[in-house]
Amino acid sequence: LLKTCSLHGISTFSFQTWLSQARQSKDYALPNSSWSQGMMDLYSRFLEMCKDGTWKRIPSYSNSIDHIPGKAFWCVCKERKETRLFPRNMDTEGVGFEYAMFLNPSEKRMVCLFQPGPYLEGHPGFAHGGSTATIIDSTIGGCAIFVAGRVMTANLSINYRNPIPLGSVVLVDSKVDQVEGRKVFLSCQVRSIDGQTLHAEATALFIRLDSTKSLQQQMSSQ
Ligand SMILES: CCCCCCCC/C=C\CCCCCCCC(=O)SCCNC(=O)CCNC(=O)[C@H](O)C(C)(C)COP(=O)(O)OP(=O)(O)OC[C@H]1O[C@@H](n2cnc3c(N)ncnc32)[C@H](O)[C@@H]1OP(=O)(O)O
Repeated sequence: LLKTCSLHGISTFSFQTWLSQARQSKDYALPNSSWSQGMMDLYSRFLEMCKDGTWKRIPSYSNSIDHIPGKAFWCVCKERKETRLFPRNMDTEGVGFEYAMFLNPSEKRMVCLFQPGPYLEGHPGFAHGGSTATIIDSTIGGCAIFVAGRVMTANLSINYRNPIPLGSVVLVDSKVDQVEGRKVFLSCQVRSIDGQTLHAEATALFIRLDSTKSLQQQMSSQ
């Protein structure tokens, strides 16, 4: 199982190895009792589409390091710190960000099923725009990481079209539009489950930080 390769002096693990390592941490992208019927139905729909390999469910951990393949080699700090990935910062289920991501590698597309909880309030009854930006950045970021490896957000531009009611379920749908050298251009739409309401749309530029292999390259070399 442990298949390593060396690229530019940096060891990277295979996708399978990363998955098995990551399995040791709690996966938050699994259904819990706070998920509404709408969230459960959408989750089941995507899980079904995972069966033929078109889509892949992306596990989610409270520590960002756990998302990185070969984390022991990538981590600049030797000790594991008591930090949390921002959207996984609350202990109580359902009050903050409830979400699950699915990746379509061939379409370079990442979708996120998002149910904003009551502690994400902005205007009464609606999700704060910053929480919408966070889930967009995380979804687009996950997509960019898959395609390009280590990246950082350089630009994120969001048009808010319709407020998102707290407790509702929306689909955050992102894709890579173009890669030019270190620059990864992506776009994203946030829609209601029935697709009728466009809540937000965004474009983003991510910059690749180094030349290590992307997860997509690792998966295709299996
Ligand atoms: C199957 C598995 C899938 C895996 C999925 C994993 C699980 C997914 C789950 C969960 C994922 C969670 C994901 C979280 C994501 C969160 C991301 C964030 O929030 S990041 C924090 C906010 N961002 C910052 O703090 C950056 C601050 N800025 C910087 O550090 C630098 O500016 C940086 C690195 C972005 C670029 O700096 P330089 O020095 O490396 O590069 P220079 O030379 O400045 O730029 C390179 C090129 O890009 C252009 N550029 C840079 N910034 C630009 C900008 N804002 N607009 C336009 N162009 C820009 C430049 O003009 C240059 O272009 P020319 O090569 O000359 O053509």
